[in-house]
Amino acid sequence: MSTHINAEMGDYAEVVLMPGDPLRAKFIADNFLDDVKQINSVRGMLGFTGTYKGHRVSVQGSGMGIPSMSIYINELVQFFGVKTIMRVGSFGAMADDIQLGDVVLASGGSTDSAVIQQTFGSGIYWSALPDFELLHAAYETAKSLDIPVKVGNIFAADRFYNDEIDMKKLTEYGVLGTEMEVAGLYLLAAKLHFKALDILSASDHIFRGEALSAEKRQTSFTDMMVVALETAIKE
Ligand SMILES: O=P(O)(O)O[C@H]1O[C@H](CO)[C@@H](O)[C@H]1O
Ligand SMILES: O=c1cc[nH]c(=O)[nH]1
Repeated sequence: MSTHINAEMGDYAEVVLMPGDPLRAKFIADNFLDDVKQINSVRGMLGFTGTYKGHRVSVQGSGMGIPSMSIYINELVQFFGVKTIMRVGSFGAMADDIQLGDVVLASGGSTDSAVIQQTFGSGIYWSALPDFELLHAAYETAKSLDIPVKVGNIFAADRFYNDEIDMKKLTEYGVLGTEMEVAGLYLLAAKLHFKALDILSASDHIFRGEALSAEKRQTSFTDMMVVALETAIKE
């Protein structure tokens, strides 16, 4: 039991898939896991544990943005013994060659969030990176399943709605797209010593103005879910 999670030690598997949307967590549990138990409901931030192909796996919603996600990650790692977290999120594509639904593995996280400066002080531009073995395993897993993935830098924006950030320039510098958590996830992984990877599906294209519905964001990203689950059972 912790402030935001009403579970007991042992309720979570060592590997957790973490979507921002708690209803995406429910979708994964309902459609991919066997012997499912709901283990968190505080604030509607649903968490589940079940088995995938005989291996214990948990799914826990994080809410949106680094501040909300950080609460769940701190509690999962410090109070429930979680060792690996794979975020399974949506993102706004920026690169031209990304189509809606495409899967991306974030090999780096850029951000306008203050968390990096708050941690290291001004003048230090710490690089937010995933666990390499997890990234490699997810990449090889996707390849073996014939699921195309792109790998690259993702920008975690503190604000979903902003018109100050030069997204064109970030794209010119190789950033593939934007969401709201990746740099915080990798920072916490380094601080708390767990393995992390951000796996994403394109829910919209910010320059082409294309967008999926809220319902599709909960239920249509099955390629990403399969890559994460198949990677999870190799942990
Ligand atoms: O779909 P999720 O995983 O929530 O991820 C993206 O969607 C939310 C914004 O709509 C932010 O959390 C962003 O990172
Ligand atoms: O954070 C997000 C998620 C999807 N699309 C965006 O533009 N931003």
